[in-house]
Amino acid sequence: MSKKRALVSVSNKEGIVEFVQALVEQGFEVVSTGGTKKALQDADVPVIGISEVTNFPEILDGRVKTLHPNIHSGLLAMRERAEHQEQLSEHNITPIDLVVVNLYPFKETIAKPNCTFEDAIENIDIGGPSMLRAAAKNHNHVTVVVDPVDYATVLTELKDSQDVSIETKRRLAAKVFRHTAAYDALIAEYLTEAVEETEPETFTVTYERKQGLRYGENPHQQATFYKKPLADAGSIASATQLHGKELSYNNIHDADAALAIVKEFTEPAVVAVKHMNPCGVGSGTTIEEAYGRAYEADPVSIFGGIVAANREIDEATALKMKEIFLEIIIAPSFSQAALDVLTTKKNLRLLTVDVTKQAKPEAMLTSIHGGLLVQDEDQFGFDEATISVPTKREPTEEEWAALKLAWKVVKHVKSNAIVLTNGQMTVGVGAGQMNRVGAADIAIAQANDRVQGSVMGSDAFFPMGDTVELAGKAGITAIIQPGGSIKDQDSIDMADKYGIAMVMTGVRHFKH
Ligand SMILES: NC(=O)c1ncn([C@@H]2O[C@H](COP(=O)(O)O)[C@@H](O)[C@H]2O)c1NC=O
Repeated sequence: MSKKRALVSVSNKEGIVEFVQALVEQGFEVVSTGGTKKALQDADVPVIGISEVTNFPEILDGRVKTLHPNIHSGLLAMRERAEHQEQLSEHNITPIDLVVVNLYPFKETIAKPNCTFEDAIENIDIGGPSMLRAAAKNHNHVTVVVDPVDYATVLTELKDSQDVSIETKRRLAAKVFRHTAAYDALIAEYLTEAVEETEPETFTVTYERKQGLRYGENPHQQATFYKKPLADAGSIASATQLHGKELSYNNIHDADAALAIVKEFTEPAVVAVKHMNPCGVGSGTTIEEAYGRAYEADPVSIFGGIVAANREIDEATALKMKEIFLEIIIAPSFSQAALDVLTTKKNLRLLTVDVTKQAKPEAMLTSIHGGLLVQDEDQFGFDEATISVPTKREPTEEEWAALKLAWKVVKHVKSNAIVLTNGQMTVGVGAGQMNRVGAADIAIAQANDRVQGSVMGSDAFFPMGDTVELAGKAGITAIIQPGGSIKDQDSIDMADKYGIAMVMTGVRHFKH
């Protein structure tokens, strides 16, 4: 009986020598390309050079090595078809039974900070995906291994039954098509960005499994956490967990929301999030002061909350944080003393994320039944050029500071959103209401006796003067809102009636 043939061509050479050595022991003859062949020969593994099979040299700096009918016919021939067998014999081609290929490191190449366009292009593998796809198509006859993780399974099956089962072959083939699709998706994404195509006719993105989750938003929902292949260092997908229970689906979602808000601040700031909305935001000269304010903003809702800080957590802050039940604390770092304090809480999750990292704007995706909505991230901040003050009174300096804080926070609150602040913290948050007056009612009620002298931020314009009237009656002294309603004048008149200074930003911050 003729020997089984394996074709081995790998960029990632980890474990390859041991695997191929074992294949040889299982009776395989091995064909290989330049670098792989050398690695095998250096380890005294017998190997046939690809050129001996193609009768053609590896040329064009390796751009053409395995792209040859002698290889692809060996991969694609259907063993049960007599004509295929005859054609192989006629052209003196040996069938290939096992393919071990992994691809040029495109992702690792573009991840390098100084990667040039030429580097990226040169790392697009052509011959590898062609072999993988051919072998995967013909998986009834060919075993195809793209991931070194699968070497062990293949070897075990070969040792146990001299063959790889059809179930394994099919599972490996499916993995190949996922792999090549993801590989091409990343190349497509890279080139689409390079040519600045903003509305491609197909939207191909790829994600890698980061971790399985115990369940989704509710225990009866299955869920998995996927990350972008090159996730931003400042994102929750790149967080390092130092301590605590495994993150849940809701934890990750809320942590993402908390991070987005805290990144709005340059001064020390702390954000507490519950169910995707900030319940308390505080800033200060120290992180301890900022946390104190975020806590005071709403001492009830912060219970069981997700807290993000933009400075190292020190011991003093940790001692305060320890007093209540928090799900997660996210910070750029924790001092050793803070860790000693917080790690006494077994379940408390402690995460480090580089919150100072300026994230690249990302496309934001919302899946809907039967489709996907794609939009730019709402990265708009506060632009002096677009603002106006249409009321008789201009905000005072303190009011400006408070208004800017309200504007930063309200952008991240579910619409309709109203946020009340003083200069250093939120005092009332009205989130996700179906009408704006309802959101204002909630924020005012929550602010209680702190409403007097506070300022209001609204994510979208006031369709009429009623919310401003509510604000005036409650003692709110200044408002920031986009403006743009046909009834803006009603709101302006109402603000003037109550001596409220009103800023119009010209920019809306709906969030659904
Ligand atoms: N062009 C070809 O014919 C070709 N055939 C195989 N490769 C790739 O070459 C790499 C292995 O190269 P080497 O054995 O020379 O180190 C593998 O990642 C494989 O996917 C090729 N390279 C790129 O397309």
